[in-house]
Amino acid sequence: MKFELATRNHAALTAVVESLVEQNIASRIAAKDHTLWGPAAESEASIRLGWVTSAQDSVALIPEILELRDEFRNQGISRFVLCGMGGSSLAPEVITKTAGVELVVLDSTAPDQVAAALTSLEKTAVVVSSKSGSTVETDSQKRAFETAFRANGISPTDRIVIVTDPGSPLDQASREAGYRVFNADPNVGGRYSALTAFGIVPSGLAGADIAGLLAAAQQISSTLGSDSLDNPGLWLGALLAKTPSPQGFKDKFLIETDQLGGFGDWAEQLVAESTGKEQKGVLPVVVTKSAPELANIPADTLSISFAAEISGSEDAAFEGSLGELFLLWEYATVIAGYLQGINPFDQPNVESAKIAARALLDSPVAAKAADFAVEGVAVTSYGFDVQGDTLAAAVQSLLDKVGEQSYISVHTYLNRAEYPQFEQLRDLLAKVSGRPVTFGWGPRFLHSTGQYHKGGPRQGVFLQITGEHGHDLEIEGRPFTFGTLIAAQAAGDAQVLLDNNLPVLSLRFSEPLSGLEQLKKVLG
Ligand SMILES: O=P(O)(O)OC[C@H]1O[C@](O)(CO)[C@@H](O)[C@@H]1O
Repeated sequence: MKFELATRNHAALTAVVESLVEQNIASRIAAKDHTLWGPAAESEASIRLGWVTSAQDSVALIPEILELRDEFRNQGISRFVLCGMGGSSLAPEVITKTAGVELVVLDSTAPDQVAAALTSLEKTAVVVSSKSGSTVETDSQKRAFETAFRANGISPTDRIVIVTDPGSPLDQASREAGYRVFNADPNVGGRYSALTAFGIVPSGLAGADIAGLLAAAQQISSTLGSDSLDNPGLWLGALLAKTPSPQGFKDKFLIETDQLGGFGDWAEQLVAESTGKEQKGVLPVVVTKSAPELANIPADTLSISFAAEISGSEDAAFEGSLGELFLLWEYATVIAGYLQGINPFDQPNVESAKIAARALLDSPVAAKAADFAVEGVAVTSYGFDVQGDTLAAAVQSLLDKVGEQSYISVHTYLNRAEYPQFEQLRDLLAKVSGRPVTFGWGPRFLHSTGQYHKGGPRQGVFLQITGEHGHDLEIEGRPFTFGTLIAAQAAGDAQVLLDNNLPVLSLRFSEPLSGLEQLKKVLG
């Protein structure tokens, strides 16, 4: 692994890293010392440090995964779908993208996206991954595949593979129903599970070199566990938590990941969900080389890239193989948590959005009515008033809420495979506002930056986009459809953000692409 730090930060951070070395922080993590994050975090930490040795522990799973992969291949199965959210899907996505093998990742409740995954069933096998075994999105996706397989004369137990913790509700029910089940290490939290069964079962079935991935992580593990100034985990942890800024420390960072597709989204969940709580935390902002923020980095923001060369604008650059980078960021995140006095293993605010969505499913009338509708766009403001009755007025009223330390977050509840153009909004808003902008697909981001938005510093300004879906899809055994579920998730999240005194502008497009064009015109 190579890493470089821009000299202007070096002096400020050396003292922090020296003190981490003196306190033996890296070796204490390597020894799974659960007392490191203070008494309040002890009981959670005592069952959450398994990831330190996942690269070694998971090797035992490889023969069974490869045997199943060959079994599927012999049956002519060549298409693999992964159903799962957050830590259960982001790592397999980056592993398979990096390896250049195909895996359809279904981490959405958008009816069109679910329907698109339910195709080519004769050659499809599905991995359903959920640590808790009770996540509503994953349960709904599993039901959709069961219904579709049955309708096509295929037994779901032949084609669906379950990954879950031992003893979870999903584990018990799946074993009783006759599904193949891989148990993950229960001592590893979802977002730290890249090198456990959650990362390697779907990736291995899809054809990625999982043995090589684990071997690379094993190779760097002694470096990351060493109390040494050469340990990149200490530097990255210190950078995330302690880089000075005029306001105190830099609490946002630009993670520039042109080279490793999907890695930024994985690291985003790890850092945002681990550190964004008690109104503290570090906000990851995933960008590409052309991002406006990189040309003019705001004072409260640092920049990290994976390129080996430092261009002058970055504070740091880290380069390594994917296995190495997974473990590096896991070490760095818990070190950042230690430096900021945060328990990096819980996610206390994620539950609030789930409860609000549930309440809306039980009583749909509770959702807030639109302020006004104009040219196919229904406008709803939460926590501020729109001065006027046009889309331009609505956007301007939201931008008026952006202050010197704000960030903007765009949450788009649409089929991400069908509408990738919506991601252009990130750069456009960054240009217009001069502030860092994050982009998330709903409901996927609820299991990632969602924790930070509600639990971190109250600096967010939110643009929520929803829309009409081509057609709706029933969920067998549930009183709601995918369409009602995704609408409830969006409305529930807006309500929880409002409850935290954060402004949200929600735009519902009756026709997504023409809505996007109107919005781009306004921002232009
Ligand atoms: O694997 P599960 O239990 O379905 O959870 C999925 C995701 O939801 C969260 O628990 C909370 O958002 C994440 O930490 C996790 O990765």
